Amino acid sequence: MSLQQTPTESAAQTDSIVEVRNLQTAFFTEKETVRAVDGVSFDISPGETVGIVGESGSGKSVTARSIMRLIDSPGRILDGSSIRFNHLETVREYASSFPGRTVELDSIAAEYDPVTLFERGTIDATPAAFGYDSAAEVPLADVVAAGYGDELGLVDEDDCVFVTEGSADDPENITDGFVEITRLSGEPQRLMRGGRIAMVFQDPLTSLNPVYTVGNQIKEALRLHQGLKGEEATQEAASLLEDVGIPDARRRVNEYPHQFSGGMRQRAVIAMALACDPEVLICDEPTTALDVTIQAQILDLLADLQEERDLGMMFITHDMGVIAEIADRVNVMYAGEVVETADVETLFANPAHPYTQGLLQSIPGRQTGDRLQTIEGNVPTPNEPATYCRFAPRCPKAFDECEAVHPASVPVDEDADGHTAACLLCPEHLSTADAVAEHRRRNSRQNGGENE
Ligand SMILES: Nc1ncnc2c1ncn2[C@@H]1O[C@H](COP(=O)(O)OP(=O)(O)OP(=O)(O)O)[C@@H](O)[C@H]1O
Ligand code: NI
Repeated sequence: MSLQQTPTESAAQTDSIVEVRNLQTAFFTEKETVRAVDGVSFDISPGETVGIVGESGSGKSVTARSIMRLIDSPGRILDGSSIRFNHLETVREYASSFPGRTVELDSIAAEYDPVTLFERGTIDATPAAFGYDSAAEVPLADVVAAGYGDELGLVDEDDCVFVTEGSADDPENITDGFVEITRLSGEPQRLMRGGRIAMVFQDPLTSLNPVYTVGNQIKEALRLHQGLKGEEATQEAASLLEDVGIPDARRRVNEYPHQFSGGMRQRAVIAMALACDPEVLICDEPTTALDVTIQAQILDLLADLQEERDLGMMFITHDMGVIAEIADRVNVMYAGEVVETADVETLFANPAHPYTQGLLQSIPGRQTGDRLQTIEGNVPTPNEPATYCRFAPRCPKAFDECEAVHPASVPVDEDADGHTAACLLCPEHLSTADAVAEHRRRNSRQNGGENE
């Protein structure tokens, strides 16, 4: 059996609402190319908090901004990347509002012959980049989602709604499909950002306009995304401020952002995000600027709101203590890559990647002695596709091959359930030599080697 992960069998078999696959976001500056996010894959499910943790510069915010489509020139999401919004209600609504941008995959399936396309190099990626062992296994949905359907003439550039079960002509009765976020533009994009996926930033002032009252800003969001106006919107704005724990909400709705404390401002921003009634909430270090007591209150608030609304949440932080408190699953990022993923208990009890081990040792109170350990050195800026382990120069466990072989994400041991690490020391049940051989085998396929 191969150790290859197969992340997407088919959208129908998962209950995740967001599926990030092989996301690559690069900035093409005059000086250099920064591969800020370099082949990242993970899922977010409703009611689940996915933590993203890593030191400064590891690519956490760029991952979030890619999902929100907030990457501007000179940055770009590269071909081969896919971010699926796998939410049936949205697919039905989009198929009915944007029939011209909706594709029924069955109707083009006859023209799709993956083996030939991969063999001819028409698709300039390997089956491994899609998470499959052989070309024949790669589904049409994955190929069009990742942007290869355009050159093949299978879909148009602005097609972004893909129906996998049911008829695009009968949106009410669609039973499966997805909206491909990397292909969105115009109105469908506007409805997605803010409407279906909302984001809370570190500094609440980036989201609040100083010249309007807090209430008016929430009402504007309500008008845009829920069509509420007048007295109804005023009532709803006050009730949202109450929901996020702002005392005396009915009076404070008429105040300006500068009349709010830092913690209250962040609560107001969360209320604004909720005004759009999103399915997914992305939080990028929402509590970093706040003092510890307020931070704990905001984390509690987010946890409560998530449960009430069954939100899928992605939570970015560089603080392992915050991760322990809020996350269900954790992705550890380093230099643009996810180097380890596991549920939160497993990650803390049994971290496999030396980088994760280092991050855990730098939590105050977790190590013996009173000197806080930190990992020496800084995160490198990834300029080239990785051909070695980007953590090796700082890794206490590095050996010769770490400088020569790029570690693939593999299960940490034989019966690891959803626990993977990108480290040549894994899978742990293999000898180091066998583990290295497995990583090499995967890389040769990734580089267009054998297709098996
Ligand atoms: N607009 C840009 N132009 C060029 N490089 C950029 C741009 N935005 C981000 N980067 C680079 O992308 C990399 C990842 O940045 P990112 O902001 O995602 O890090 P982060 O993990 O969120 O760090 P922090 O904890 O400091 O917020 C960094 O090397 C950064 O310099
Ligand atoms: Ni950041």
